[in-house]
Formats: sequence, structure tokens, C-alpha cells
Amino acid sequence: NLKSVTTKINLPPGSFGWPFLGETLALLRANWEGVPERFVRERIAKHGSSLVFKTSLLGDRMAVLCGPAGNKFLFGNENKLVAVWWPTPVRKLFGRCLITIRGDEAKWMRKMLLSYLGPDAFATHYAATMDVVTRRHIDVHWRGKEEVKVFETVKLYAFELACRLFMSLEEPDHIAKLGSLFNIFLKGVVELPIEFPGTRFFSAKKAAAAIRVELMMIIKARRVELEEGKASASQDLLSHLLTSSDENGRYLTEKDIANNILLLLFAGHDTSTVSITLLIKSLGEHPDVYDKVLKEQLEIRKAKEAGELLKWEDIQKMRYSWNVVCEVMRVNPPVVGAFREALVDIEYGGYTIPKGWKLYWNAASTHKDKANFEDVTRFDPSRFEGAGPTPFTFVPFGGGPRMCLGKEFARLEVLAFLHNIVTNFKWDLLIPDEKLEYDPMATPVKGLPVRLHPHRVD
Ligand code: HEM
Repeated sequence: NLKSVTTKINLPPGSFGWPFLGETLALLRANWEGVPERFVRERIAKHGSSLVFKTSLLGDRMAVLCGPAGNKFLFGNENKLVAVWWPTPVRKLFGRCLITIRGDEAKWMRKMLLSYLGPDAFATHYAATMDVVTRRHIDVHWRGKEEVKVFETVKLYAFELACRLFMSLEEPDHIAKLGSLFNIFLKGVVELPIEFPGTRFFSAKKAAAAIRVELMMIIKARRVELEEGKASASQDLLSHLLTSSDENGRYLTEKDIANNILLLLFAGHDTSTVSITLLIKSLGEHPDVYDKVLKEQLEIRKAKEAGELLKWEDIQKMRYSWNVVCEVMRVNPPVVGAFREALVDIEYGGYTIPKGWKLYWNAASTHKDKANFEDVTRFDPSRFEGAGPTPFTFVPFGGGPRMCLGKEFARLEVLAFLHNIVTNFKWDLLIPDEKLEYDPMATPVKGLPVRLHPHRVD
């Protein structure tokens, strides 16, 4: 007499799709075709729940929480019901750093990093450095050129800028060497973690090891320079982390610093490359918006001495320009979404999400839902005026305790670039309506070639 006890769990509606692959291909296909919101939208329509559905992605059972309510729930329950989670290749490649640890230790590490990158610290000190690097980049890579491929050029800029602000690297060969290792590394982050010679993941792991060796050498040399008074404690992120402790006198270890710099270089350079590239695309498509941005930037420029660098106060004045950037990120969020793990059985929307399941929130579907934005397909920066969108409908940087750590860095970087590019050039898009694909981030398929028309404004 076998007694079987079956407890019926009321799982969210939805389908696990194929064995192992689950519905991964449907998600990837929507991204490749440039409509990342389609995956969520189709399943909401099919399963009849606009709050949550189940699926299986990347080999894991997953609940997708939809819309502002889902975003609010996930952002508000970090370390209580859910915790940040990244797919296996990410965890394997990064080692111990902010995104692979949780709880109090993660809170501590985030605080240490925010003492450099946080809104109070960063913008007030580093606007001028951003401006210097941006001007140099434009002089070398844009001025005197008739045509530029925006994506690859801006990618150089974002990497150079991060290398300068994190580690004071300036030497082009050194940056290029690190950059080429980094490109191999990036290709393995969104792959299956198969450790076999020849796979992208295998090469990425080797590249990560080589980058770590390089970073450790830079860190050790810097420690000596600091001791000998040849480097300053505030010159960049690296000096800051080596010389700052918490209130109990605890410092990040050298290995922690190396892993977190690797993370920041990763998290911070493709995201801003994509944002700037799409901004240039949108301004090319909307000359009226370009004119208004130029007007705002010229007012800022004219209030300054010739050659004077941007300051924090100037960045604060770029109100309309920032609304334009926000609208660009609304229409094409650079990060489509991110994951969490259920720490306990979760009751949500009348369903149970079992402990251990992964959860997914998705910016693209929230940003493109007509329930959240009036005239949702229209490019309209004015929707960010006044009180702006309702809470949790506009989430390009996520939210809650895991909100993007580099938001301030990104804001400054994009605006410093915008200031310098519009005050020097107008441009035409050489491929009108160039298609975007998400792999995993929005990229124009031909790299956004533009024709430049320089203008003098001072
Ligand atoms: C426009 C550019 C950017 C966008 C749209 C963006 C977006 C995001 C999003 C959506 C998340 C949250 C993921 C989650 O919910 O788990 C995130 C996390 C993060 N971002 Fe950004 N990001 C940008 C630029 C940057 C930059 C420039 C840096 C570094 C300087 C950076 C560093 C990070 C880090 C370290 C995290 C992880 C935070 C944590 O787990 O505590 N990001 N970013």
C-alpha cells in the first residue's frame, strides 16, 4: 500500500517549452529581430495573466514578472524574498565581485564602490575629467572625418574613458591590449559555459585570467606609487579603493578590487556605447529634437570662458538633453532585463513561485506597453517633463538595492559626449531606418555609419 502524498502547487500559467532549451530560442529570436518586448507580450496574450507567467530559459525554470507591479515587487524584495542572480557563465567568469555575492557582504561592497561612483562623490569631482577625455576622443576620431561608424568609434571612447577614470590608463597601446582581451571576454559572457578548447566560453575564461593578471600588476604598482607619494588618493577609482576603508577599518582586498574593476569595465562600457549610439541615431532621425538639444548646449557653452571644462553645475543644466536620453532609453532600453532567484516559496498574483526558481524582469515590455505610456510608439522627450512617468514604468537602470551602480557615471558620460558632439557637428544617417538587433544589447546592424557636417559655434 503505497501512499503518495501530492501537494498541488498552483504554478503561474505558461509553458516550459522544449527540454533544456525551454523557450530560450523564442526570447533570442525576439531580440535578434529587434523586438525584445515581443517575448513577454505574446505570452501575456496567450496565458491571460498580465502579472506573471512561467517559462524556462537558459536551462532554468523561471517566472517572468510583468509591468510596473512586477518591477516594484522584485526591486522591493531584494534580500527578503529574492536575491540577484546571473546565468552560470557570468558567475563563472567574474568570480567574487558585487554581482556574484548577496546579503550583507554585497551591501558592504556596494557601499565601498559607491563612495567613488555615487551621485554625491562622482559628478562633483569628475565632470571635468570626462570632458577632457571626450574632447580628446572627438579630436582624434571625429574631427576632419567625413564619415564615421558610430558604434565602433563610441565603443573605443567608452572603453578609454572607463580605463582613465578607473585606473588612469592613458597609453593607447596598453588600452588597446586590454581592449582586445576584453572583446574576447565579452563574447563568452552570453554563451553556454562549455569548458572545451575552441568554445567562446573557454577563450573568455582565458581572457579573464589574462585581464586579472594585468589588473593585479596595475594594482600592485599603484600601491607602491601611493606609498612613495607619486600617486594621489583621489586620482581614480583604483586609488580611491586602495586608500578607503569602512568605519571599522576594513578595506577591499586586492583581488576584490581586480574582480570589481573587471565587472565595472564590463557593466559600464557596452551599456553606455549603446546609449550614445542610439542617441546619435535618434537625433539624426528627429532634427527638431537635435535643434533643441543644440540650443540648450550652446547656452551652457556660451556662459563659459573659451576652453573652460564642464562642471557639475553645467551637467545639472542639461535638463532637456537628459529628457532626450531618457526617451532614447525608454524606446530601446540598453539592458533589456535582469534576473533574480526566489529565496523562499513566493505567493504572487494568486500563484506560487517555488523557492529556487529564477525570476526575470523586463524593461522593454514595460517601456513599450500602452498601458504605461500615452502614444507609446511616438518619440517624445516631453513625457519626462514635470513629474514624469509613473513609478516603476520607466526602469532602464532597474531599481531598489540592486539599481545600476553606474547610473551617475553613465549620465555624466552620455551628457559630456552629447555636449561635445552637438556643439561640433550635425550629421546625416547614411542608412535611414537602420535596423537594430539585440545581441544582447541593442546594436544597429551596420554599426550606424553617419556623414558629418562640422560647424563652428564659438
Ligand atoms: C546607460 C547606461 C547603463 C544602463 C542602461 C545600465 C543598466 C543597468 C541595469 C538595468 C542594472 C540592474 C540589473 C539588475 O536589476 O540586476 C545595472 C546594474 C549594474 N550596473 Fe549599470 N547600466 C548602465 C551603465 C553602467 C555603468 C557606466 C556602470 C559602471 C561604471 C554600470 C555598473 C553597473 C553595476 C556594477 C551593476 C550591478 C549592481 C548590483 O548588482 O548591485 N552600469 N545596470
